[in-house]
Amino acid sequence: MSRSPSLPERPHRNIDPDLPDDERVEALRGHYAELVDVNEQLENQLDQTTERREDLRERVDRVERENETLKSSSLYIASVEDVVGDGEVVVKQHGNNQEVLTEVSPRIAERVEAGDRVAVNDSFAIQTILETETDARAQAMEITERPEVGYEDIGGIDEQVREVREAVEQPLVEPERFEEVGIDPPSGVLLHGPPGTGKTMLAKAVANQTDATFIKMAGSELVRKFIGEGSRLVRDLFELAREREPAIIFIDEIDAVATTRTESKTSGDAEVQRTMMQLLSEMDGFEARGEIRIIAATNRFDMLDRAILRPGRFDRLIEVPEPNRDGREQILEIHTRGMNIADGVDFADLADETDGYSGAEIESLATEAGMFAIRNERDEVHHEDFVDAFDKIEADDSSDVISSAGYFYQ
Ligand SMILES: Nc1ncnc2c1ncn2[C@@H]1O[C@H](COP(=O)(O)OP(=O)(O)OP(=O)(O)O)[C@@H](O)[C@H]1O
Repeated sequence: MSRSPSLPERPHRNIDPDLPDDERVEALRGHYAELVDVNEQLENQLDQTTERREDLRERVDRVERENETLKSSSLYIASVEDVVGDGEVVVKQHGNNQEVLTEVSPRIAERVEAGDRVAVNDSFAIQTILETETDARAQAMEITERPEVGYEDIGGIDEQVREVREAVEQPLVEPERFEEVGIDPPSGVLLHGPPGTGKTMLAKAVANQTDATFIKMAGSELVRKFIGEGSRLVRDLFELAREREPAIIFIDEIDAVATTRTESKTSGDAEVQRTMMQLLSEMDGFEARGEIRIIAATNRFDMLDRAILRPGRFDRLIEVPEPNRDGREQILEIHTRGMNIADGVDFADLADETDGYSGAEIESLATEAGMFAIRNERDEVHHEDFVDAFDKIEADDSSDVISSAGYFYQ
């Protein structure tokens, strides 16, 4: 980087006050001329600096634009097969195994080694070197040895709890009963319903009940940024479950990988298809009576590709609806179990008022009521705190149309 030009020396001249007038005037003129000269130099320097600042600003803009493009466009995952030299490498794209000889930008050329996982753009230029695979796997999956949720923590969906226990818990705990009768238990269970109704809780509660490892992966993670990564993650997911048997695989937002096929043939769609095919083939090759159960969840049931609902795949559908009045009362009781609730709190009345609320929304109502009690410097939560909490939630909701319960669910 070039340095800023150094400042011109400040003219400095002592003028003897005893000099005759005409000599003093001459000396002062000379000094003035020097000052004008320095002023000119300073003005030049100011111009140069302004120009340089403009240059730098343009560079910053350019880098920011590049950065944005990098962030917004999908990149493909590839492995570096060979570093040929002269800034050239051979990469093999994941997914289709296409091998390409490509250039590496000087910015990262020195760091690229054979075996690296890299992200390449449409023209196969390496954009970045990726972290090791285990990190990507750890980022995409949530693993809990034994989740802390129990069936007693779930309110208002007793029938769904019963069905899940029958379809997921029983085959794990009493596989011999299925053998005796001579049937295979359901392959996969699909929970569908509006957001925040307890689908994830249900899956966790079964894992807790059966002492199984709970492995959660969000469908959106499978189709995120790096093309070629989704099917590999699906393979990893099942491999991990095999290592940790007994295990419950929970795929949230399954719609992200299993939406109805569209006509468009973009690389992104093809990638989602590949990921879904991988998921189906893992499920097809699965031992139905084994120690691994698969649960998926969606709140976009209408969009699902029916291929995933065929026998041997997600063949047990369980709808988890919004809680009814009694359900809401039960959920209120569950979420206030640990709270210091005053005698006058009328849960039945609150259940009447909260028509259309999901379990998650009832949980926030209880928390918000607790906040009102604290604000009023009480350690007991009164009925009026719940009413204030309800008014606040309603007011917040009316200013936020998208957040209205079940907006995406048809
Ligand atoms: N039926 C319920 N009983 C008790 N609490 C509930 C119930 N449903 C939801 N909750 C509360 O809401 C939170 C979120 O619920 P959960 O994650 O299970 O919903 P979900 O149906 O999986 O939602 P999403 O579709 O948005 O993933 C839970 O941690 C719990 O506190």
